Amino acid sequence: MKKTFDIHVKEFKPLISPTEMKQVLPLTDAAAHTVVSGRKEVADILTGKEDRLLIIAGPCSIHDPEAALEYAHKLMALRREVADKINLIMRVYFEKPRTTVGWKGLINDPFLDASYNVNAGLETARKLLIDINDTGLPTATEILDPITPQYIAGLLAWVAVGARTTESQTHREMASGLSMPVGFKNSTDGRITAAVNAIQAAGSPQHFLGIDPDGRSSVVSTTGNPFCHLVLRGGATPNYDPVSVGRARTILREQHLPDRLIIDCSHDNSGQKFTGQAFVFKSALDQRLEGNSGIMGLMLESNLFEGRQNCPGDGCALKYGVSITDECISWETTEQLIRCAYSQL
Ligand SMILES: O=C[C@H](O)[C@H](O)COP(=O)(O)O
Ligand SMILES: C=C(OP(=O)(O)O)C(=O)O
Repeated sequence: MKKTFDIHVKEFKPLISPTEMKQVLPLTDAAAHTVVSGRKEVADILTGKEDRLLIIAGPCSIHDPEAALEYAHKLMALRREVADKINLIMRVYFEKPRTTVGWKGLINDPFLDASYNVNAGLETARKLLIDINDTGLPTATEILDPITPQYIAGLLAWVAVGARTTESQTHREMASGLSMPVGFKNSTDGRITAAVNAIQAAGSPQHFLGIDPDGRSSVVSTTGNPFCHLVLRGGATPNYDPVSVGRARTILREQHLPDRLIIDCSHDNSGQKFTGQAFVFKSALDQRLEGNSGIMGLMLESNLFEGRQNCPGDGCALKYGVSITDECISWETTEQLIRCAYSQL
């Protein structure tokens, strides 16, 4: 009989189960405390119970845990200093959505050599998240693969669904079961309709296919996530200006959804240039200072050093602390921007 399935599948490799991974890398008491208080702080900002500014700063993607931890220590020290006015949490992104093809992040290809050792990628990601949370610094990431949450979601205070997946039913279903606030990005063309629909879908109970903690295929039933919100990341044109922000908030209110949102200072708001992020940050901050409390948070793509480099280099060794995906601002600029915001808030 002719083979009718898996025609284009080359190989299946078993994954360690989430439960097994948690036995090897258990959640610590200190990390659990950071996660629970981090989530509550973000939820309180979203619901208006507290008025601190949320800032999510960190690399576009993690490829070197050592550099990520060095960044985390710097951010944690700053978090302590600005804590009375700013809730600072770290972008720790392990999964990259690609416009066409490219390196898809540390979980997918942790050794940056097309060996796709996903078991090692998940383990490295979980270990790094434990280490960062142990310092007291809450973490944020984009979840791209709906299998990933069972391995790392217990260590995250905030999650993004990206511009390329906000319209996906699978991602909305996944978000409906996540334990932390979830930000839906507007679509890459700039439209916010898919994100607004996503907030409604993810806020509702869902029944879908996923895995359980033992890694078994399961029907997952959720209660709906009450803490979903919008992230403006620009599109065909930027959307951090007062008119775009006002329009987005009106649409959210008309749909009886939370009208507090986050402005991503990078991506199509910065013209994908690291040099553009400071301008967006200052403009969004000015709006907030002028009374627009609907801008509850800002996101910065930031690394130890500015710019980006090709992955995995053009025959040269990678430079330490420099992004291998989108351009990032340097730590120095990040610190200046956050201190400047602190002095004005
Ligand atoms: O933030 C990261 C990138 O903008 C996103 O992953 C898309 O990248 P690409 O267009 O280079 O594939
Ligand atoms: C991929 C990202 O963003 P977006 O979905 O807005 O392109 C990101 O923040 O890394």
